[in-house]
Amino acid sequence: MEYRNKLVLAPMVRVGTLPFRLLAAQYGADITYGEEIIDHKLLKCERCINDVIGSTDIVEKSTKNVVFRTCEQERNQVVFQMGTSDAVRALKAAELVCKDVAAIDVNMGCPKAFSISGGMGAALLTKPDLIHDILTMLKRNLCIPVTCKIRLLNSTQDTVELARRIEKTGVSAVAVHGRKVSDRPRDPANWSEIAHVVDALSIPVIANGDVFQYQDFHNIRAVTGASSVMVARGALWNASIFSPQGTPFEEVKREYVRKSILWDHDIKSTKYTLKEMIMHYTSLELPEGKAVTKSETLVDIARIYGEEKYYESINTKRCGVTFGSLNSREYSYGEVL
Ligand SMILES: Cc1cc2nc3c(=O)[nH]c(=O)nc-3n(C[C@H](O)[C@H](O)[C@H](O)COP(=O)(O)O)c2cc1C
Repeated sequence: MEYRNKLVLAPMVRVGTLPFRLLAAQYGADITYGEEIIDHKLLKCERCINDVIGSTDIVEKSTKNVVFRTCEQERNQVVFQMGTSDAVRALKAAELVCKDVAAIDVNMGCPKAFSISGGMGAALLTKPDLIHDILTMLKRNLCIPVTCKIRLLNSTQDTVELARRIEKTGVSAVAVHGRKVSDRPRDPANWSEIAHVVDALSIPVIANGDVFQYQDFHNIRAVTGASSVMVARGALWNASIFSPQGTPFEEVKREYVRKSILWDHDIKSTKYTLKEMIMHYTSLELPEGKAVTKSETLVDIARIYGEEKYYESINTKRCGVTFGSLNSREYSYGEVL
């Protein structure tokens, strides 16, 4: 996979699932990261071909929950992001998905207590030897690109030194979120600090932080010198940020609903993503927000957005059942590979 001159959808927990990644790609994202999935979780999963939907699913054996869903259409642009704190475990987990994705990324930026206490995410930033072990293990044993996503350290020198060490492992690119671990999302991203990393490395650096409209792709490139740019919240609020002309938010939201129906997306994640979109533009206290909050199934979501006929047509084709009678959790999986 080529990492230069790319517009990149950032990894986002609960948001960066198949319908949202395809949505971003439709509007012009070149590379789409999945939400972070922890290696421990992957090790309890098996890979299944879902003939009903046409997807490849990574399914938790005990619960039958779909932990990661992908499809052929995104095969060359989807990046699987993993949370890990151990090289051997990371490799075992990556081996389960590497046939179905374009690259593997290791999350080294998550500041949440859950990640840090498990030695993952931003906890790795202070352990360069462990970073080296994890990345070289993945790099040597996988035949797809390996990357990582970091935050800024407390001094420019520390950030640059770490980035240089990461480059030596042979990774294909590094994404740099222009905030420190102690910064909050409302604190401004520091683009000029990212520029120091870009200057110090030969591999592509993907600049991340505070891209909220199409023009910002140009602005962040100009300040950082990075040719590739990653965007999280700007895409969550309107995934058409990747196209110069943009698309009205209402239309983007409807397209997301249709893709969620098409890919039989998990209702919890569908609701979460829709609520985040709605909250940014209006309020969850208005009728649409209240209806989404109350919804329990994709049928409810289809009704809110006037997509009953679409829902019916998709599911009639698949299962020969009529509107309202399909329980998506009753799908049985095809061949387990
Ligand atoms: C809802 C949400 C979920 C996120 N989940 C992840 C994640 O799974 N892995 C990760 O590395 N970063 C995650 N992040 C951080 C983003 O990838 C990104 O680095 C950060 O939001 C800064 O980019 P932005 O200013 O474009 O939002 C998440 C951010 C948001 C808003």
